[in-house]
Amino acid sequence: MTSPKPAYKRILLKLSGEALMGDDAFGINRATIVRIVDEVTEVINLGVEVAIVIGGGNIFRGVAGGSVGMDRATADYMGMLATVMNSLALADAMNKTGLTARVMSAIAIDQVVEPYVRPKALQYLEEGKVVVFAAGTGNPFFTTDTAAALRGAEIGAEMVLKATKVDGVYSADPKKDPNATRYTEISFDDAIGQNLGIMDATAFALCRDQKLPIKVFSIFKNGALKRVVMGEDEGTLVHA
Ligand SMILES: Nc1ncnc2c1ncn2[C@@H]1O[C@H](COP(=O)(O)OP(=O)(O)OP(=O)(O)O)[C@@H](O)[C@H]1O
Ligand SMILES: O=c1ccn([C@@H]2O[C@H](COP(=O)(O)O)[C@@H](O)[C@H]2O)c(=O)[nH]1
Repeated sequence: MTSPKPAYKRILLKLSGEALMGDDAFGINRATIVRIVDEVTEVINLGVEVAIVIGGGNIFRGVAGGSVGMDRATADYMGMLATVMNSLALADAMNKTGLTARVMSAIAIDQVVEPYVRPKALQYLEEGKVVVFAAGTGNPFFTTDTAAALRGAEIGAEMVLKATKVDGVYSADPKKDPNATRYTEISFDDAIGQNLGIMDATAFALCRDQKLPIKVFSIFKNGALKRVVMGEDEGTLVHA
């Protein structure tokens, strides 16, 4: 009997920066990052090519800096640098478990990480390496969700997998509204029209225009990443 095959050959995994905190108040929780790496290893072992964008909310968020009087663009560059730190930590944890990970930055910091060069990223993926895209889009006023949509489209990923703190897209923020109900699927237009805060509208619009579906699921649920990759019922599908 042949074993079931993954539903996707190449994915873009967006990891919530805040989820990296685990139960800590900020920063990177070691046990959490090790668990995430184990889950990624499972799907790599299925032959899936994995690129990752990681957020920076556990370290710095530009809007927060802007709201306390910092110049917004400067605060956003700090946020992008926070994602570089998370990317380095993630790649380090991956390399320690036997995976080969490469970090590529949208902002030039050549002594620290190599710059993002699309053909090189494609080459790494074809070689079975995990590519971690750091520094978001490289531009202020954007988010790492938009970076995930952008890089996902650029590398020809078949789906953006948003691994976050909630188990899908709800009718309202489930952390604020106990009556919010979860969708099993929703169209990009409805998600944008209802102003659902799970992702920003720029990310939704880019994925819609590029016909790149998104799956939103919980990073805290054991085995959820593999179930999504196997095409099983998990989280919420956002589609055209
Ligand atoms: N309609 C909604 N459905 C589900 N979650 C929602 C909704 N509206 C707001 N949220 C909130 O969106 C949050 C998304 O969290 P997530 O940490 O992935 O965001 P992020 O800004 O991409 O994170 P980070 O900056 O840490 O990477 C959830 O924690 C959830 O509480
Ligand atoms: O393309 C981008 C990506 C991110 N930023 C800034 O970084 C922080 C952290 O990213 P999250 O997506 O919120 O995790 C974000 O708040 C922005 O300040 C950016 O400017 N451009």
